[in-house]
Amino acid sequence: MPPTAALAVSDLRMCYGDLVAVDGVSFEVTEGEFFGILGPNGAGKTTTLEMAEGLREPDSGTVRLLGKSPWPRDLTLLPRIGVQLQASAFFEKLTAREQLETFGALYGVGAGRVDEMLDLVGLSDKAGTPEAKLSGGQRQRLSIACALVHDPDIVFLDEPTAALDPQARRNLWDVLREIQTRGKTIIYTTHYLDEAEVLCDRVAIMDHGRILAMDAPARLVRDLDAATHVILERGALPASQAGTLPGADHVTADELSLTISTRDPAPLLAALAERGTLGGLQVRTATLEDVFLELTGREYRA
Ligand SMILES: Nc1ncnc2c1ncn2[C@@H]1O[C@H](COP(=O)(O)OP(=O)(O)OP(=O)(O)O)[C@@H](O)[C@H]1O
Repeated sequence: MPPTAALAVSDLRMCYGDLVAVDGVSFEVTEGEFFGILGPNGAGKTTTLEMAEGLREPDSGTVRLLGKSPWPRDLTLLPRIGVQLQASAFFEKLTAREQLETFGALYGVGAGRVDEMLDLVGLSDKAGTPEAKLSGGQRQRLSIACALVHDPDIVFLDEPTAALDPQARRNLWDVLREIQTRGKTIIYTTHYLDEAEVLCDRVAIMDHGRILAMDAPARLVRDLDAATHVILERGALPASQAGTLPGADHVTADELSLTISTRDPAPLLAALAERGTLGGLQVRTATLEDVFLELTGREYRA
């Protein structure tokens, strides 16, 4: 049986006055998939997500969410979808537990579920802390717990890791992975390409309201067919010798390092190992940022 589409959007368009924010976007997300919508600020990610969730009516195009149209609002869909918005609206003065209990009560969810959610997002020890006293990362995790409290099938997260320090971002990655392990479909936006590369099954790269490429991150990078850079400490090998090694295409040097570009790293690395020059060696392969550069002709700036 073919996999079921949790979400299918077709030729979505949305303008704000003269500005075309979303310009003919189509994609499908399969049940259980972790799907990322990536792109720089203003690419149209949030607007796309809001139309997919049923929070915004498209100018044109269609959305099928769990087989139904989310606009006009379909009350039967609400228990099955969880939405975390960019700016979370919490109830003033309530503790983390009370926030969750309040959201849970809207869906008739019991206290046991609240404890489970606090545990899932690593906030059990902050249950009694007022929301105003949580750190940015903790607040983000609480808003994800609120989006999940009623056990939806699909979760929409709009830039859940924005404005977090690197450690808090990584903690949140573990939460997102755990959510996927529990069988949820995750559809999220981010402007961190490195993050999407490690988290997502598939990504859509957006720029100026359009999807430029869509696939598994590893496949997008592989199809780029870009050179691998092998970086050695300066002095490990004369540059003239490095250029004659098997697989070496091009050599550049600066004060600190010697970089050998190659499309065939295995023989190059074997030759370096034979010479005993592997100490301090780094290998840099292409990333989604290189894919973006190839697609747009400009460096990626979130
Ligand atoms: N309510 C609005 N009124 C007018 N213009 C808007 C509105 N919302 C978004 N825009 C514009 O539409 C374009 C797409 O915005 P959108 O928020 O969808 O992009 P984004 O990729 O999510 O960006 P970000 O990463 O900054 O959230 C931007 O140029 C933005 O300035």
